[in-house]
Amino acid sequence: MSLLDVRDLTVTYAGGAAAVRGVGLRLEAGRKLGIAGESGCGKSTLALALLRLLPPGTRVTGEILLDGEDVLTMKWGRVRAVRWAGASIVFQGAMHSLNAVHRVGDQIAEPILLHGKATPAGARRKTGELLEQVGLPAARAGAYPHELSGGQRQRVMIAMALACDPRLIVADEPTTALDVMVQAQILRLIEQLVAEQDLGLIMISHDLAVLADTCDRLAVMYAGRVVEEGPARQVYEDARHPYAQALSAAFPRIGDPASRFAPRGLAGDPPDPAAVPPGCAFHPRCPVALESCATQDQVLRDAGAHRRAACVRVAGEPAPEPDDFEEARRAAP
Ligand SMILES: Nc1ncnc2c1ncn2[C@@H]1O[C@H](COP(=O)(O)OP(=O)(O)OP(=O)(O)O)[C@@H](O)[C@H]1O
Repeated sequence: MSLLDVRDLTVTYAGGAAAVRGVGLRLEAGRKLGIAGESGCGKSTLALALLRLLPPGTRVTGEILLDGEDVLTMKWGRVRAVRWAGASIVFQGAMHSLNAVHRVGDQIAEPILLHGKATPAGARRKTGELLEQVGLPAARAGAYPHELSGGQRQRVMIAMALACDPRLIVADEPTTALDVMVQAQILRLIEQLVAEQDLGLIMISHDLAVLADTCDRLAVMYAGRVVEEGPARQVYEDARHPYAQALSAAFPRIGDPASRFAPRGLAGDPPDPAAVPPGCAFHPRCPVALESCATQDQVLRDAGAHRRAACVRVAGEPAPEPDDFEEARRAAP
């Protein structure tokens, strides 16, 4: 059984159109899945749906199986128990996520106490341990958010996410607001914690290069759908879907200094969920679209080598579910 198994997930905001449309994803413990796409493609909506954090009135259909239990059909009491202890989320911009008037130690201890995981003295001890685990002195528990640097605040957010020993961490643009050096430190910290604690990680970013460097697998979203999914490095270096190719070309290649000077952008913007073009949603921006792309919707197809892509140029069989890449990996001699 997978740690996380998302099936045919569709999210429609109240009075709006579907921001996530029929997404299927799978994640095993100890593995890292990156979700990429331009602004507005539905990445954050997907992340919020995983923890039932969407605003009231939002319609969500499909299944989100966390350790086999469907988050979407849980009673609220169970949802509250699962948040922090089953899965927790790290948002971008820690300054806005932390409460400015409370010491960071108290904020880390709060979910521990709320979940009855320790006595106040035990929670204080655990808070110190968590701070040290994320590379901060335990004494920083007494600091207020404004007394910490951006990188230190993001470390506090990670400590908070780990407070109740979750099995899954969802990190939504965890390093976007940080400078490059601090970003690299935070990414290495996340990688180290995932490996040490056998966590599952979903990392969301518009930056394909960062995800390719950090994650095992990569899903590229466009207009609320996954348009390509597969082993991270292969998707980044040799994408099959024209959108994933364009997104990848927009970032400098790791280890290829020449590409730093020739990143290629993608003209236009992703569609508003209320005005998704018919056929393949990407066709108006696609440099290799065929006439049929304007009318024929594309489903994810098996693109070989444990990859799926939703493009008319990919000839494989329809593959709505991610393939058992992990099983294949485990079975390999
Ligand atoms: N609370 C909301 N009510 C209505 N529409 C929303 C709401 N939140 C997001 N949307 C819409 O849903 C779509 C997907 O937004 P979402 O934030 O999930 O995308 P994203 O890929 O995470 O973008 P970003 O990187 O900018 O956060 C957008 O068109 C957005 O305007």
